Amino acid sequence: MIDRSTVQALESVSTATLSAQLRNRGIENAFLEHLTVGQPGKRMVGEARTLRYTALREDVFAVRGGGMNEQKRVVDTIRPGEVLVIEARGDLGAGTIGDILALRLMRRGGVGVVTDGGARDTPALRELGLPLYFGAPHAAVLGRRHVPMDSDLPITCGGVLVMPGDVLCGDAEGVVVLPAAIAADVARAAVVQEREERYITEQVAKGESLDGLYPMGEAHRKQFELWSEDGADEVS
Ligand SMILES: O=C([O-])CC(=O)C(=O)O
Ligand SMILES: [Mg+2]
Repeated sequence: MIDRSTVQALESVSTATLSAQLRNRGIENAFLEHLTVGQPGKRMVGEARTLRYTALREDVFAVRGGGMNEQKRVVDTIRPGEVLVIEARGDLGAGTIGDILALRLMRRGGVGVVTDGGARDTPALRELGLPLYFGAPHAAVLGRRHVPMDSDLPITCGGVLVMPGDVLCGDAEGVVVLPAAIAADVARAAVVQEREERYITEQVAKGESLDGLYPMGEAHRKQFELWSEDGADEVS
């Protein structure tokens, strides 16, 4: 479980900052690609609960597709603080979740849905207010393209490896995946980076040159430290 202060810190920083912090630690492939942001006004921080859809094969779908299938089993057992992440191979030719399952997930304390496939019922889904990241709207049910195959395994979503329990962070730009083991450290460093960037932005707004400012040279570093001590960076 991620602690409350880490969640709060992660909610306060952007995915761009987190992406830079991961790059500092050698992780380049952490931002999920080609996703639409369903709730640009919402932040998302939660633990990955993974679900994998394979390509459709009618004989397998006949066995695994209907009734209380893997999709519904996972949604029905979501735990508080979890984000449902669906691998749909980037196939946009069918929905992979709709508003009723998303509502069930919310009632169980789930904090978001991420899928690199289609989403259906998107007008109603958006009304729920649940953080949602998806490939594209598609009205058809999943059985048009997928078999809901298995869950709680490493998956690929948006071209990124997502391990069960990874920390998923979403903002109006998209979603970044953090390994749980470094989430607290990344969160702390991201808060520091954003304080520096607030100082830099303030200087740029005043007309300062980028030279020696971004990245910060020694002179600006000293000025930044005074600025920090003054509490000029306090976020209201
Ligand atoms: O078909 C689905 O994936 C589920 C659906 O419509 C809903 O949850 O409302
Ligand atoms: Mg529906």
